[in-house]
Amino acid sequence: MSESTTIKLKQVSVGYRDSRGKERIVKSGISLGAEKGELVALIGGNGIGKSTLLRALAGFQPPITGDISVSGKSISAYREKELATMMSFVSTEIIRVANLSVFEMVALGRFPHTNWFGKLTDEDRQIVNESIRMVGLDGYQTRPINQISDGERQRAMIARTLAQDTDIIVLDEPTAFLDVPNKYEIVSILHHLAREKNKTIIFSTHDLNIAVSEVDMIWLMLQDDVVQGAPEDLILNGQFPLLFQKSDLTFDMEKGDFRIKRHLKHAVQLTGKGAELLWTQKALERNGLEVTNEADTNIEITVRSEPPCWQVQTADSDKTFYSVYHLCRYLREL
Ligand SMILES: Nc1ncnc2c1ncn2[C@@H]1O[C@H](COP(=O)(O)OP(=O)(O)OP(=O)(O)O)[C@@H](O)[C@H]1O
Repeated sequence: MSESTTIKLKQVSVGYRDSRGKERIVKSGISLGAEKGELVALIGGNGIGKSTLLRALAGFQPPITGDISVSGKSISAYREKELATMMSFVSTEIIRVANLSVFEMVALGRFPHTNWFGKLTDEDRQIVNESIRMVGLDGYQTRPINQISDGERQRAMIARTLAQDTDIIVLDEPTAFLDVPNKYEIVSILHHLAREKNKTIIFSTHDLNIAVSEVDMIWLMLQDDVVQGAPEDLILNGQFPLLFQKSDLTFDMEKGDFRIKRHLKHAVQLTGKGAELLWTQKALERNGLEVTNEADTNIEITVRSEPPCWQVQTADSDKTFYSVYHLCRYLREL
């Protein structure tokens, strides 16, 4: 980690204290960093400590040991309002304050910059409207926050952090509860903000495919370790697949996707090209068939296009199917 590292965590442990002050450490030995202009995804299984770490990072709960610093200064040394001009936080809790409009909710982000009475200047109003526009909510200014969709509310929450105008934005599961296009849209907004506005953005997520394709760095929380790197580094060095170690999932290094471990019954030889070949292979594997290039299989499948059809040759039959569905039904009977 270079000297310019915006955020630095050094041998941090995070956790909770019970009512008698007894510590319960959730995760320890966390040493991570992030630079300006980077989009970082925090990834790890349920209950591993992502929200706990993000709350510590945002200054809401002190780390139990170790140090978290922002721009070279420990966050414990910042005054609350000073930290709020540097770092904003979006939690998973859905804010549905009745009677608060989108404009008023986004305007709350201006609080570290306003005077004692919190009165907005013309410039503040301009920043709030610009933030709303940037997340694609122009025209929603007067809509009550409890009468818009989860995806729109998530955008409004991001607009609030934009209005807060901090160099660092921390978000806890901003893509939870959203449909797939909205998940991509939100991450693409974050990506754009990191690049164009030179912000450091850290968000936790369970959307692994999106994270792998969109972020500069992954902070990976494993059972026994916390590591960081470009998604591709963590995939190539075998750390990313450790996420699925104790599950029925496996990570396909070649295709970069996840699949359920299956007991494969037969080997088949498959020939064809393009998208038809790729999707036929996925269907065959789902049905317990291992696709191989070995010539000594008893089943040969040829994918043809125009019209798409699938020819299946075995020792005693030669059949053609016109959909993957009918092909699979036949193969399951073999
Ligand atoms: N306020 C709290 N007091 C005590 N323990 C807590 C508190 N909040 C969370 N925990 C515990 O800390 C551990 C980590 O929880 P955390 O919410 O940080 O996990 P997470 O990685 O964000 O999980 P998920 O992916 O399920 O949201 C869990 O065992 C949880 O039960």
